[in-house]
Amino acid sequence: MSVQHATDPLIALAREAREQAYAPYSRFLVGAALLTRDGRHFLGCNVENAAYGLCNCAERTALFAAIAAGYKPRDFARLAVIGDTEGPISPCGACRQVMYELCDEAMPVLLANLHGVVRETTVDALLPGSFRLPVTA
Ligand SMILES: O=c1ccn([C@H]2C[C@H](O)[C@@H](CO)O2)c(=O)[nH]1
Ligand SMILES: [Zn+2]
Repeated sequence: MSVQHATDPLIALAREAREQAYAPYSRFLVGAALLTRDGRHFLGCNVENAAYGLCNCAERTALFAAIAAGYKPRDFARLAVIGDTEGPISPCGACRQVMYELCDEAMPVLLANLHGVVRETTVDALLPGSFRLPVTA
């Protein structure tokens, strides 16, 4: 864990995205910012639902927005996620699996909180030994 990336512009974008979170049930607001290899940004926030199982995390919102815009798996350079946690935020298992599907396993992931704590990790480290079918898309 380190604080060296606390000023990373991607974290600032994730913090802005967090302000759009729709989280009336948990009141836990999360933001994510995804940088594509060709330099574009996609933002995501969590979007909750009265049917709790339909809640979508910020990480998946950002990744799905990029895919919907035409980006393909492994077109992404890095992802930042931020929430109001004591330590760095920790993505849920669903998001770890989706990151593994859509991102290069060595892609850096910055996990931040609102107080300047940042942990830099990778997709593979977040879900070691994970499952992926041999798709070429
Ligand atoms: O990394 C995380 C962790 C949680 N959440 C959301 C899901 C739910 O809306 C709320 C509480 O879990 O926070 C995210 O978006 N990303
Ligand atoms: Zn999640």
